[in-house]
Amino acid sequence: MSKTLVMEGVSKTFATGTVALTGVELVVASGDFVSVVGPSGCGKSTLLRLAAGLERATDGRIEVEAESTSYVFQEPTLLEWRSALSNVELVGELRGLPKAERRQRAREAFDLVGLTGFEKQFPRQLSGGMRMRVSIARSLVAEPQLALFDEPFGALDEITRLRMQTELQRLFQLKSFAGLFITHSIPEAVYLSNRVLVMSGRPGRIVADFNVPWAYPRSPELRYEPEFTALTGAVSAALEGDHP
Ligand SMILES: Nc1ncnc2c1ncn2[C@@H]1O[C@H](COP(=O)(O)OP(=O)(O)OP(=O)(O)O)[C@@H](O)[C@H]1O
Repeated sequence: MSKTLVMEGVSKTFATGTVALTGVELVVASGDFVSVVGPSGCGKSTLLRLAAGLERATDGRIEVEAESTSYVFQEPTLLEWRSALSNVELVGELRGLPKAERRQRAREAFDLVGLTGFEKQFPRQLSGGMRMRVSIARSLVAEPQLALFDEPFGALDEITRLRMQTELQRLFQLKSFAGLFITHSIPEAVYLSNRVLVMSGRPGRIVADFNVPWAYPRSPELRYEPEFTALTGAVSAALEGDHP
């Protein structure tokens, strides 16, 4: 299977002297959906920003083999003065696609995330979950081979969050992008991913790598199965084991 992202011995020290990451080894293959969990401040966002090229590593090698990459932030980061559909269309606009083509692509992505009928609404008229759907639609328009997610569901209420998880793994299956997903929620990581990586406290490095065996699509009820709970327990123990 081809790789979309490789990190070898990656370290990051900020100008302030903060050592955020040290010796990070990571491979995301195509077909992988990899989640990263770790204590607050361990360097998860830094890891993602390095993968996106938004920061430079101090040491080590980062190879992005994916031809296209998308980034979903914790906040939906929508333009308030543009309608929901026109926010999604922005990507095509920036790439200089002809109007008809960018509108069609935006509409497809928009429909895919279940927003049909809300094209003309402005971001402030949408719920938190819907705003995040717009943000995800905007990332899918680029047809990414590698999709980076920085805790996109962290600010949502629990019910919306569970729904968005089910939606995202449906999209992952449908669009077959590789995913690197940061989260604080162990059940969310296990439910979405085929691999869950556990990071140590700062300076962050990867201390455990769990395979998640269930095929996609996964039913929401999977979360209540004893095998699921056993796996979330094992991830939790690895996380706590590193932080007595
Ligand atoms: N631009 C920066 N300059 C200096 N220090 C930074 C910078 N960005 C992050 N840091 C520091 O690096 C460490 C890792 O930050 P990062 O945001 O990657 O952690 P995180 O695991 O994503 O945290 P959280 O789970 O709380 O979101 C923190 O101590 C943070 O203060």
